[in-house]
Amino acid sequence: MARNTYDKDEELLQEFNWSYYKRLGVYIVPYKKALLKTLAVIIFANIAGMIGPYFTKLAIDEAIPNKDIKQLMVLGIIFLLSLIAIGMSMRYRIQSITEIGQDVLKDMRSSIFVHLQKLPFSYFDNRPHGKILIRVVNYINTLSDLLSNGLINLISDIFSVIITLVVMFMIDVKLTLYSLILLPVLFVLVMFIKKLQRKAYQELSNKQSNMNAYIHESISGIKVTQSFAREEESFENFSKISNAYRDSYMKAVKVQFLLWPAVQNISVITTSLIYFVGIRGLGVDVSTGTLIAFIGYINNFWNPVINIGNFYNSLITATAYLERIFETMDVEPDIKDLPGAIEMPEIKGKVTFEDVVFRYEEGRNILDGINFTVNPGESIALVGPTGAGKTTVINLLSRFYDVNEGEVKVDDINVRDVTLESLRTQMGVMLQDTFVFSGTILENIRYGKLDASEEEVMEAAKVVRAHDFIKDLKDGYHTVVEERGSTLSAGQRQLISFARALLADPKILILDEATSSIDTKTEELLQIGLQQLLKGRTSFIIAHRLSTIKNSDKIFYIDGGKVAEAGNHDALMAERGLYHHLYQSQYDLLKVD
Ligand SMILES: Nc1ncnc2c1ncn2[C@@H]1O[C@H](COP(=O)(O)OP(=O)(O)OP(=O)(O)O)[C@@H](O)[C@H]1O
Repeated sequence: MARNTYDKDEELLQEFNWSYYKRLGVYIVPYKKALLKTLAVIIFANIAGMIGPYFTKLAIDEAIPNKDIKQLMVLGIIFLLSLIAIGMSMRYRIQSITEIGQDVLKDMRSSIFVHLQKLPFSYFDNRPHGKILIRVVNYINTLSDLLSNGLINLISDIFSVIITLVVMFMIDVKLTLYSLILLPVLFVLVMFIKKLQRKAYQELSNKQSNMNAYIHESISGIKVTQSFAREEESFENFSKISNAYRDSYMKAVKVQFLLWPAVQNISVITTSLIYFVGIRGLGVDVSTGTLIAFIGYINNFWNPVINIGNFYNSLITATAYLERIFETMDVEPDIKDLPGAIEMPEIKGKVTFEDVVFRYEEGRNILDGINFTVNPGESIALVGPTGAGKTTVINLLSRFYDVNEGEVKVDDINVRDVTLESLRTQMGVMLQDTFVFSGTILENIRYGKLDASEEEVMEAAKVVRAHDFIKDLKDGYHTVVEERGSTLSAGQRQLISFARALLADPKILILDEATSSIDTKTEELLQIGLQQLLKGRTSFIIAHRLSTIKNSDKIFYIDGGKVAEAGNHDALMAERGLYHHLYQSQYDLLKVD
């Protein structure tokens, strides 16, 4: 799939089809009981709504000419009671519909969130995260109107139209037919507007998504923006995107509001027509009371028709968002358990790469025949020039991507033959930029083993030498840290991740060592922590510190998509090959040891 950026509209990968609404229906089904109850109340209110015009007719045609005060009083009281009943039903209806709508949205949001958590890295690699975010939050929210008001109102309006039509036909067939004369005009208009509107809202959703992506990216990169004093350029970009959003919004609204006045006009013209027909008596012979009642029913008829028109509007609008939501839900996690995948037995720690070939994109192999075997408990340092594929090797090991050719085996079992969960729970992956979640330090360490007691957390922190700095913090283990851990130093974040990994007790440990330079004291601390963590585990470390490299059992020098050199530090130095050269040029300069 083509990669997307904040200034590029996303292409829709699948054409719209009506089955989207069927799928939306699946989310509504669990609430059908509440929906039916509400519907019953609505039908009751609709029937009560029929009383008004009919009683007006009785009053004008019978009670008033006969001067029957008693009948007039009875009519008045029943009419009043019907109004109270309608008011109470309305209140119930609004509350229950809102509740059902919000529940459906909550379920959809959960579905898309759960699905996102299963998607492969490649999905997140290929688009700005802001564009993913907007689907879970904003796009789902736009359905709120459709679900809360639209759906139930639609059912109630359809009932309303049918009941009104039946009553109208019962009163006078010809007059009813006159009332419907302009309905085909409305139909043609709706079809015409639909096309324009759908396109306009697709564009709007794209511009919204672009803006969200840019804001998200700007906040993530704020430190770079400020340190290069690029605030103005940033704002200019934002203005462009924001203007595009505004323009597309105006376009969409203009199209959307074509329908409403059209229906209003048709309704007014119809009313005039009925007056005209009634007064002129064009083939109809009705009393004044009937005529006035009829005008009341015409309102009863056209109001729901206007509402149905509006519903149709929001349906078309929602379509533009629904297709995006379902598109995301339809992305198949390409890294998933194969049929018949077995549970990975307890890992001992042997790792084998056999003729592994891997590419992120067609035509460019990143790994091109990697072979190695690592024995249980060995520590491996992966080194090599930037972009050589070190991270790629460790991504394949925990099956974040699948190999294109060859095999990756753990304890002689192909990683594709076991369930992802059983494989990954036995592996610890620590990325270069240690992610710290917002919450306390305790919670962050506990992420490695959710049921760990406070004592266990402290024990792990002590082993990896994180305890000393944590206990000196204001609230110790209960100190609250922000997302990404911006209030902690790089070394402290790394120590927390060591404690987290130790608690998880993985048999194979994968570590992308932080590149940021740290002082010698922290360096020493990290080394002690790391050595504790590595005990009894197979480990792969993308090593940036000479101390780590020297302490490892074997060094793999990755270059040209292959393991170009393998051996320990002394052996590789004696070879005076690529590693020796890298050591001379880089590590001498850094003087980290
Ligand atoms: N998600 C991706 N999609 C496409 N290409 C990628 C992706 N990730 C990495 N690459 C490419 O794959 C190659 C290997 O990247 P990798 O991150 O494995 O290198 P590395 O050896 O870990 O580099 P460094 O030492 O700089 O971290 C690079 O050329 C990179 O451009």
